Amino acid sequence: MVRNIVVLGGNSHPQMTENVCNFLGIPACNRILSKFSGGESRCEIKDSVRGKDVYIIQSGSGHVNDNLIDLCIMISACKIGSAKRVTAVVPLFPYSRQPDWPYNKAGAPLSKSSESAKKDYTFESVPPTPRPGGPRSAGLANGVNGLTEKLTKNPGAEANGDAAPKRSDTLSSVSSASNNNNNGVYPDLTQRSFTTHDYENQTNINGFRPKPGYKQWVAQAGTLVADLLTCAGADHIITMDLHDPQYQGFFDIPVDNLYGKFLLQNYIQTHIPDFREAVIVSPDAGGAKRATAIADSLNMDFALIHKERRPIKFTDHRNASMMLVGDIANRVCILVDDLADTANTITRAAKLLKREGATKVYALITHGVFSGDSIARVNASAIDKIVVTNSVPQEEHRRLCPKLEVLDISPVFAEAIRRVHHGESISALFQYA
Ligand SMILES: O=P(O)(O)OC[C@H]1O[C@@H](O)[C@H](O)[C@@H]1O
Repeated sequence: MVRNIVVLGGNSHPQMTENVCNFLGIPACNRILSKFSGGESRCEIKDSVRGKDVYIIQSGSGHVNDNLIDLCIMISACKIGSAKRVTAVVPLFPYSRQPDWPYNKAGAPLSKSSESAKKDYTFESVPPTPRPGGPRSAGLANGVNGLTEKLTKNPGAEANGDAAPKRSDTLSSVSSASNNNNNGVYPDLTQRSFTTHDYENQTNINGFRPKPGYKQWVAQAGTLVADLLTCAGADHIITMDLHDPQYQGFFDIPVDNLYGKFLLQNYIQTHIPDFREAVIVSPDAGGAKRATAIADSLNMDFALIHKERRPIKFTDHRNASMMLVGDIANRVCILVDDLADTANTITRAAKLLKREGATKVYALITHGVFSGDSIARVNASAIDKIVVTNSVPQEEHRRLCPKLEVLDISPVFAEAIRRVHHGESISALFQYA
C-alpha cells in the first residue's frame, strides 16, 4: 500500500482507475463528477486531498472535450483543496495530433518523373474515408465495398457471421450519409467530422480548394490544451506514446511520455511464431522511428509505406498513392502505429501488403480510438489480427471486432505513479521490459 497518495478518476476510463488503484492497494478518491442540467460539469472532491500527492486519471477518449474540461476542473478542485502536487495521468493525450500548424502536404517527390513512376506504384488510393455524416465511399475493394448496404439491410447478419458487426452509431451514420446530397464528390465539412486525412487529401472546404503549398489558418489547439492544463494547476503529466514526442516541449511542467513499445514488443515475442522471419512495417513515414525502434530491438527486418501526395496537376487534388519500400513477399507483416482513429491508414496499408504477397498481416497499435465506422472497416479489411492497448476503453470495440486483442497498460501507469510518488526513475521502468 502506497501512503499519502490520492488517485482520482475522471469519467473517461473507470476500468483504468480501478486497475491502477488495485495495483497500488488504495481505494479511488471519493468524488462527485456529474453534469448540471445545462451541460456544465460539476465536481466535488469528497475525500481530503490536503497535503496529498494527487494523480488524476482521465484519457482523451469518448466525449473528448467534456473529459478535457472535467480534467481541468478536477485539477483545479484539488489545487484549491490544498493538494501538495497534482499529476494528470492521461493515457491517450487529447489534441496531441494538433501541436503545430496544419500542413498542406505535398509529400516527398518521387525520384522518377511522375509518369514513369506511376507504373511502379504498388497501390492507388482513391476512395475517401467514409465517416459519420460524410458521403458514401466509392468503395474499397478490400471488402468495405457495400458494407453500409449490408449493415442497413441485414441487421441480423452479425449473428450469421456474414457481415461486419453493426453498431448503432454506424447505422445512424449510414442513414445520414445517404441523405447527404452533395453529389458524393466532396464531403461537406459543415455537416460531418473532420479527419487528418482531409489535410492529406486537400479537401474542398466550402467551395474553396487550397492551392498546393498554401496553408489555411487553423487554431493551434495543442498549445492551448497544454496551457489549459498548466493553468488549471497541473504540476506534472504522465501520458503514453504522444503522436509527436516534441509535444512535451509545449509544457513548462514535467511530462513523462511512457512507451507502449515494450508491451507491443512483448506481444510479438510471445504471440507471433518465428517472429524474426516477419517484417515490421510502418504505415507512413511519420511512424518510421517508432517502427524501426521495435525492429532494431528485436533484430527484425523493416519496411515502410510512403504516401505520395504531390499532385501532378492542380486539378489532381486526390492523387495520394501508397508505395511500399522493402521486401515483404511471402512474409508475415507487422504494422506498427501509434493510433488508429478512422483506421483508414492501417486498413489501406494492410491491403497493400497483402497485394504485395504478405502471408499474414498483424497491426499493433498503442491507441485504438476507432471512431465512426472504423471497427466495421477493420473487420472487412485484410488485417488478420489487430492488437491495441487499453489506453482508451476497449470493451465495446472488443465485442464488435473478433480480430481485436487488447493489452492492459494499467500496471505500467500504476508503476509509473508509484515511481513518481517515491521520486524513483521512470526510465528504469523500461530497462528490463
Ligand atoms: O488513419 P487513421 O486511423 O484515421 O489515423 C491514424 C493515423 O494518423 C496519424 O496521425 C497516426 O499516426 C496514424 O498513422
